Amino acid sequence: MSGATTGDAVPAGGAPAGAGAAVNGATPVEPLVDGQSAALHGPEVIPAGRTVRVTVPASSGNVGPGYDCLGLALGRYDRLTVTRTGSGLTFELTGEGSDEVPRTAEHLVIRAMRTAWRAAGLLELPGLHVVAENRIPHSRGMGSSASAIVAGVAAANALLPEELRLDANALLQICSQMEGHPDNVAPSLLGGLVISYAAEDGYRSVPVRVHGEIRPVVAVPDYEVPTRLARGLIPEAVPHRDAAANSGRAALLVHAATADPAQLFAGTADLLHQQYRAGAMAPSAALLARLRGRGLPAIISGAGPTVLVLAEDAERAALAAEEIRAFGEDPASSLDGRRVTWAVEELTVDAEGVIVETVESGELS
Ligand SMILES: Nc1ncnc2c1ncn2[C@@H]1O[C@H](COP(=O)(O)OP(=O)(O)OP(=O)(O)O)[C@@H](O)[C@H]1O
Ligand SMILES: N[C@@H](CCO)C(=O)O
Repeated sequence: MSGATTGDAVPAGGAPAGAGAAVNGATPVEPLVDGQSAALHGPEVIPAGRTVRVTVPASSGNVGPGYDCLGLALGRYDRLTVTRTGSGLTFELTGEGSDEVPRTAEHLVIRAMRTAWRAAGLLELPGLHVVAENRIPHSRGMGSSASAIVAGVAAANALLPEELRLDANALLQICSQMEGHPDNVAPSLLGGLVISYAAEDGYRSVPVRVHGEIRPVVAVPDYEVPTRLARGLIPEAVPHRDAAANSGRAALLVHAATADPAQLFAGTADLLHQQYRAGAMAPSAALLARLRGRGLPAIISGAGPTVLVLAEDAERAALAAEEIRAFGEDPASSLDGRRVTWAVEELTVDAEGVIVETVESGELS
């Protein structure tokens, strides 16, 4: 992550950031800085031909008991290359979701770029050519929207002249407000396992180092659950005893993930979200129950429906993959009368977060 001066956050569409402004129906905390502080600039501050490339990791929000506050960066990446052109918006989109997303200023990456530029005082969108190579599946619980927001905000910032760039804290606030919660954007920005919380004046995120033996295994089903829908299933209030028990598990999880993987099974138990969303992702809930029944530290990744096993080591990762493949043959692996298939993959934990490079002309490939 790079940056210099602080700016303010304004969401896509131009309204002040705040309650209800997030992409997936979440209610973000109020903006960190007011909307009047940045001096205004024209699009000419970004020279035509300037190109930046951004590589951004996927993320798993919640990580079990850390609803809206814990997130893990995963070694699967979207790559975005943006060139400032004379005028207009052009797109070359490949990979996940490329046929479904709009090729207009409504594209989430452009909305994120616009939001960052507004915060830096640049109100008019310059001409842009956008090349997006997407490997993070959409609406599966692997943080695709957060990665798109981080990619757009990071690209926009890197295109700015150095003296106008936003600092790391401003980037975190803008991305969290757009997404509505910080648990996905923070690991995509910072890498690793990230603990986030809402302070009175904005979000704070603290990355911690994940134990080297831990092997994340994802089971990505061939059906989607939009995060907005899944968030609508969370009750306004939960029993105090559930909140207390969940606090213990969340605290244990941080210890387990950083120092003592043997505690991962106990540390990944959740009482705040998975049970309420199970009806919207029955095959994933059944797989989760099967894996946990075998003593494997399985969770619903983000808002689902991907299932993630935080395997304690390589041997347990192989066992998890075997169990997931076997479940694919089980009658419980079905939805609306059809068999659900699962893409099983062992991933690394990404430790870097978003990487931004300036591309010299002639280097474009
Ligand atoms: N790379 C991208 N480019 C453009 N739009 C994207 C991109 N990635 C995601 N989106 C938008 O975000 C939507 C998916 O967001 P959603 O919050 O439902 O799921 P998710 O972020 O994949 O999962 P989760 O939040 O549970 O981890 C897509 O339908 C699309 O509109
Ligand atoms: N904390 C988020 C993660 C998915 O965006 C949720 O569970 O809704």
